[in-house]
Order: sequence, then structure tokens, then C-alpha cells
Amino acid sequence: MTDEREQGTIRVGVLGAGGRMGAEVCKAVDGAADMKLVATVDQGDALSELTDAGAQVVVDFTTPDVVMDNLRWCVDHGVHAVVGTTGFTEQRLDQVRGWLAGKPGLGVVIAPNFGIGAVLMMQFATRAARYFESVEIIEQHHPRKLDAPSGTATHTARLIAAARAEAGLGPVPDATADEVPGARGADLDGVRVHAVRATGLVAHQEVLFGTTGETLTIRHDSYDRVSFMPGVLLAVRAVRSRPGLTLALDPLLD
Ligand SMILES: NC(=O)C1=CN([C@@H]2O[C@H](COP(=O)(O)OP(=O)(O)OC[C@H]3O[C@@H](n4cnc5c(N)ncnc54)[C@H](O)[C@@H]3O)[C@@H](O)[C@H]2O)C=CC1
Ligand SMILES: O=C(O)C1=N[C@H](C(=O)O)C[C@H](O)C1
Repeated sequence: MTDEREQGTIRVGVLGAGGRMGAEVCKAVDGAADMKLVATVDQGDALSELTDAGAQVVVDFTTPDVVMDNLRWCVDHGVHAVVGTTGFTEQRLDQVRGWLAGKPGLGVVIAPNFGIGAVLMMQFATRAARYFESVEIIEQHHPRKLDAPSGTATHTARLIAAARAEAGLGPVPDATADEVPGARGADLDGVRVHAVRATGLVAHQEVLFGTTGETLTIRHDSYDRVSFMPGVLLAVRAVRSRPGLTLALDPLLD
């Protein structure tokens, strides 16, 4: 163990290792020359397996109902964390910041989407937001997904709403007066989000902008979970030198 640390190998533990994403992360870490997969933990396993194995960085792809307990445990035990699990409200993020305030030197990266293309899709959408009076988000996922709307759509809506507010745009025009509940999607910070679930899909999102005489559609598709792996490995490599909370992958790409 000491030898590997001296040689700069990052000792990685995976939480949710038996899941769709967790299994893919285990493969990616195994295949990375500068990392060693030292612990694979899933529901029912003891978190102490992570520290027993000397994990320096833990990657969490579990579920929104358990991720806060996992993260608290990592912070308490001085283990850096890279988190892809969804469900991070502003309140949750503040809680994590609070835990980290007492742990100088410890890093946590929480990213709603580790796909590089998805990060760019969100950046392009944020840039376009100020120029269009209308905007709606359509996210599409596999039907085994537990949460709706997706973490990516929620994050995108927040970014777009902030850009619209900064540009002084008012509410998105919508004359709907008679609605079957849900027909207009969920309202996230004034942005309508529609969640589609269908067998065959993996993870997809369209941001549809409209103004007089034109529309702009920005679309990203993940056809395979391997698409998230370069972003996950990037975060594992970066997290130990980024104390505090890093939200989303953008600062790591820059
Ligand atoms: N940020 C990103 O780029 C991405 C995020 N996700 C998110 O990652 C999460 C997981 O997605 P999937 O892998 O598709 O789900 P999944 O259901 O296939 O995997 C979740 C795994 O976590 C395990 N688990 C549950 N409770 C646990 C606990 N207390 N300790 C350890 N393991 C536990 C489950 O047994 C399961 O194996 C979701 O929130 C999803 O939205 C998914 C894809 C990409
Ligand atoms: O559950 C998934 O599959 C995904 N979850 C994340 C989300 O909710 O945005 C990221 C990606 O969309 C895949």
C-alpha cells in the first residue's frame, strides 16, 4: 500500500459498485494505469471496507436516499469523494459545504453529469439562454431511473434561470389556462422540464429555445455509460488537489 502511494497510484473505492454506473466505474478504474481499485462496496456492505482498504478517493453512484449518509461518512473519515449520484438540492449542497468547512484539505466533487458532451450542452444552453424568450427542457432516460426530472435537467434549469434573470428576462410566455396535471411538465425555477422514460434509452437531453421566427435545439445523447468514464476519471485525478466542494465538471475542464 505504501509503495503504491509513494509511486502516485490513486487508491480508489467504489460505492454502488454493483449498479449500472458503479460496475462501469470499477472497469474504468481497473483500466487506468495511475489508479488501483481497492474496494467495491454495495448495499449491505460495511463502509469501513473503504478505509480498511486504504481508499484515498471514493466514487459514489448509489441512490439519492443514501448518498448523503455515504458522503458524511467519507468526510468524517477524511476520504476524498467524487459523487455522481443525483438528488443534490441547494440545501444538500450547503450541508456538504458545512461538513467540509471543518476539514481543510479534503475535496468533494459532485457532478450531475460526467459526460463531457453533456457538460458542453449545459454550457451552450447557458450561453444561449439570454437570447430567447422561450425555453423548455426535454430529458429522456431508461425506465429504471428512480428520479425525475434528472439531475442534469435540474442543473440545466438552474443555470438557464440564472442566465435569464441576469439578462432581465421575464417569465417564459405561456397562455395555458386549462391543463391536465403534468401536461406542461415540471416547473423548475420557471423553466418547464419534461421527463421521458423508455426502454432502449440511456441518457439524453434537449434544450429547446424559441424566439420570434426561430428556434434553437441543443441536444446531447449518451448511448453508453462508458461516455461518463473520462469525466469520472478526470474528477478522481483532480479531487485531492481541490479542497472544498467542486460543483459540476466545468472547473476541471477549464
Ligand atoms: N453524474 C452522472 O454522470 C451520472 C449519474 N447517474 C446517477 O447515479 C446514480 C446511480 O445510477 P445507476 O448506476 O443507474 O443506478 P443503479 O440502481 O444501477 O445502481 C445503484 C447501486 O447503488 C447500490 N446501493 C444502494 N444503496 C447503497 C448503499 N447504502 N451503499 C452502497 N451501495 C448502495 C445499489 O444496490 C445499486 O447497486 C443515480 O442517481 C443516477 O441518476 C447515473 C449516470 C451518470
Ligand atoms: O440515471 C441516469 O442514468 C443518469 N443520471 C444522471 C441524471 O439524473 O442527470 C446523469 C445522466 O443523465 C444519466
